[in-house]
Amino acid sequence: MLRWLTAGESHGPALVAVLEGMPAHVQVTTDDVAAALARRRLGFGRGARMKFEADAVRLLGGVRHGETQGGPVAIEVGNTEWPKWETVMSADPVEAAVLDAQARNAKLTRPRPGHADLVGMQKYDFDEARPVLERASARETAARVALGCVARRFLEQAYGVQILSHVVELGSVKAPAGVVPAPEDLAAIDADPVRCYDRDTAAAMVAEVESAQKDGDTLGGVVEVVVWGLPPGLGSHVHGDRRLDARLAGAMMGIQAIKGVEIGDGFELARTRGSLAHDEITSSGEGIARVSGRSGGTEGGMSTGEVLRVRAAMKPIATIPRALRTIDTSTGEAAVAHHQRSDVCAVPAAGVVAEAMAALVLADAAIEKFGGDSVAETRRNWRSYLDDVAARGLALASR
Ligand SMILES: Cc1cc2nc3c(=O)[nH]c(=O)nc-3n(C[C@H](O)[C@H](O)[C@H](O)COP(=O)(O)O)c2cc1C
Ligand SMILES: C=C(O[C@@H]1CC(C(=O)O)=C[C@@H](OP(=O)(O)O)[C@H]1O)C(=O)O
Repeated sequence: MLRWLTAGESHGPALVAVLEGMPAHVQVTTDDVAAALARRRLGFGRGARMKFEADAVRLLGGVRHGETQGGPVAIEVGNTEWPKWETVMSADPVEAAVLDAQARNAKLTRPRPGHADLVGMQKYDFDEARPVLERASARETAARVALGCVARRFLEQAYGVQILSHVVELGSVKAPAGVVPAPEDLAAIDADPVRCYDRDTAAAMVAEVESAQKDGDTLGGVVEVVVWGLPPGLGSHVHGDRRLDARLAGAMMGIQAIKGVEIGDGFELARTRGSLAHDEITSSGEGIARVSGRSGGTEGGMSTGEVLRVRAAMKPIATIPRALRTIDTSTGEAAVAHHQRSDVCAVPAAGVVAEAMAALVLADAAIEKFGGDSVAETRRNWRSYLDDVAARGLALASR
């Protein structure tokens, strides 16, 4: 079983992440994690903070000489913004006079519609939104991407599984349907300002972001995670909470601002007759194959061994320059929501976060099925399972 946890505030000294259950001998370095975090910072439409803040990575535990040791992996991602926030975010009590001058005056009492501000104040007994937004902020996704990097390295090295994501919708602009990028396309996708695979659509998406920015507005969109090289049989049909599709959906919905998840052609299938909705099965000398990929690589809550596709819909950023109506909770009077700076659009970054969450869920499901305390042991178990499936005449042509 793989377990993970993150801690830390958006403007605190650092985020900390722990991953427990990773087999020994996964090759991973500080540079690998830093490179994964750099991908999350990409994307046209992100705000000022992305330009001046760097992610300061330290592997604090579980990795020695570039390899996991089998124990919990602990990663620190330092917030280089911290010096500016030392008083406001101090863990220790701060003298009232200092606070008066610096923080009390800046109480956030005009909660933003669409952010966690108001409900968090109600639930956690705060009279302002600062303590709520600090943890609701998607700064936390840096910690998840750091952990996802380890999970991804494990999937690659143990089983040759490869993961990518691309932006398929941004605001009202949609990429052509049915185009599924291959692993070797990832570099080109990362090089694109909106991480869209289709060149013409990408240009329209950039224009959409520029137009929203000009209007003092924000945008959401849809990302698709694509996974190559999975075996049939991760997850299970026997109980709802063991279903791979349910676990992937939960992980995607756990990302800030994600409001919808689709596996394969999900919602479109609901509008299609059964005779056209499913992936017919054929057999040749090479093995078994499905003639289409509408299911998105799961049937009965298990991976089919075909390409896995998961889509996540992100709502528009809630901190809007042309701020929405709210109330001032200190007076009860009508007001406009607070706004200092924010992303116009973070959909490309959400794709990188979605990859990380998919990597964690898939690594967990693979370790559950194949076990093994080292990369070599889990790989042997994977191969012997696939050999057995083949011996029973049920091998996929693609393996
Ligand atoms: C990568 C990423 C960046 C984000 N950047 C911002 C931002 O700059 N401003 C903002 O208001 N919300 C931003 N969000 C969304 C908020 O974190 C999110 O809307 C908030 O936590 C409320 O939670 P909910 O949307 O799940 O209801 C971002 C989300 C992600 C995934
Ligand atoms: C810092 C990151 O994202 C932040 C997520 C976020 C939010 O409300 O979710 C709000 C912004 O932070 P601030 O309010 O300090 O400008 C983003 O910059 C990051 O992704 O590293």
